[in-house]
Amino acid sequence: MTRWENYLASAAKIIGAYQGSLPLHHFLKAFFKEHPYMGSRDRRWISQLVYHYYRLGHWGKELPLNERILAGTFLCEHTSTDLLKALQPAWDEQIQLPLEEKAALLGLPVTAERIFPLVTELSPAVDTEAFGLSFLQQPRLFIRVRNNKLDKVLKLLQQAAVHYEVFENNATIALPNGTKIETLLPEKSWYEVQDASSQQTGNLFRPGKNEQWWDCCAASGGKSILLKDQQPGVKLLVSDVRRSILENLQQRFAAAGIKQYEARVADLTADRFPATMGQQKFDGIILDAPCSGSGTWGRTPESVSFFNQEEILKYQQLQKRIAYNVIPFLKKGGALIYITCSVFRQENEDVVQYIEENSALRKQEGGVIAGYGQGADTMFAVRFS
Ligand SMILES: C[S@@+](CC[C@H](N)C(=O)[O-])C[C@H]1O[C@@H](n2cnc3c(N)ncnc32)[C@H](O)[C@@H]1O
Repeated sequence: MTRWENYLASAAKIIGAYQGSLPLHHFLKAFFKEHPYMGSRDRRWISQLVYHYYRLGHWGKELPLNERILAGTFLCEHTSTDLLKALQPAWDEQIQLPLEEKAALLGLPVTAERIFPLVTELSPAVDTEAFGLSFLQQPRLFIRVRNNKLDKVLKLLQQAAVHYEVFENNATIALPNGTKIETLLPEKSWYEVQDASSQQTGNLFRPGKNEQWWDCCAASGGKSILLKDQQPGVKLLVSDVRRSILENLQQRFAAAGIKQYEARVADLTADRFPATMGQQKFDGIILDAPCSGSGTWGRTPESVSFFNQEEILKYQQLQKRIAYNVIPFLKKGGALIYITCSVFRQENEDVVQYIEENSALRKQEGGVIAGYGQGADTMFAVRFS
């Protein structure tokens, strides 16, 4: 067997064994640990083959596995690769063709629906075709520059000859995926790693000085840091059902130089939860809800193959329950920011409708934040008052 045939065989073995129960990158790590003779170059080629395969979603299920794996590389790559040159030279010669012509060569149309069959579940504002086809491209890495350190950050990126794009807001920077950002930018307080669409949700926060805010599903605090950067004087309560993630938050806050806040473990669906809150009321509540994460699947493309559609409704029920339980803690005239990283209508517009039907809150602004055009996640964020 040639080196390239070995790579293809290893990719096929991984795909055959992977059942989706843990993230693909963990599975690959474990696989390579069991095969220590594979060097870093081998690991890179094999991982790339596997990822390209999962980027196809449900496309090409009728093809033999090896052909589908190679088709993944053909459709996702735009410049010649040594592997394709060795195993499918006719395709490699056509690697720069537009997608429709590549599809014609493969004899199978490449459409959003073939990649992502759940198109009928999408929020109406999501451009089905653009979203579905975006899976063929690896998303970019984004950072948010803090503390007016843009010049310093750009200088270091230029020194390292990293290709970057600065967005109009002079805070969001797009970088190639895989950029070793922690090594390039050793001063942690200068930036946060945060997807461009996630950064954009902050446009809805607009906290007033000394207001009381609650980030009720805070996880490791991405939205909270965004909020504090807008208004350092905000009195902040962060909570999450997972104690371990709040420990991460505490470390992240310390690195970001944020000291003034209160952290609490809270299950917002528990019957006893309201009593634990006492008389507290907030000017703003950020509800960044647990969700399918479907707007981020470009980063975990294996999810398209393994997601069970019935999960959408389960997430919706959880989102409704959490919203119902936290809304009473909003002051009159306060703002509720409902956020998901989902593209599904049931988790987005349907929950907005539920909130309006079950409270005095009304949607003021917001909706889908489409990231697929710029190599970012797609999110949904609405401000209610
Ligand atoms: C989408 S994540 C939040 C991301 C975070 N806001 C950020 O910007 O990094 C949703 C969070 O909701 C939490 N969660 C899930 N069920 C919950 C519940 N019943 N009560 C409280 N938090 C819950 C999860 O642990 C998870 O950390």
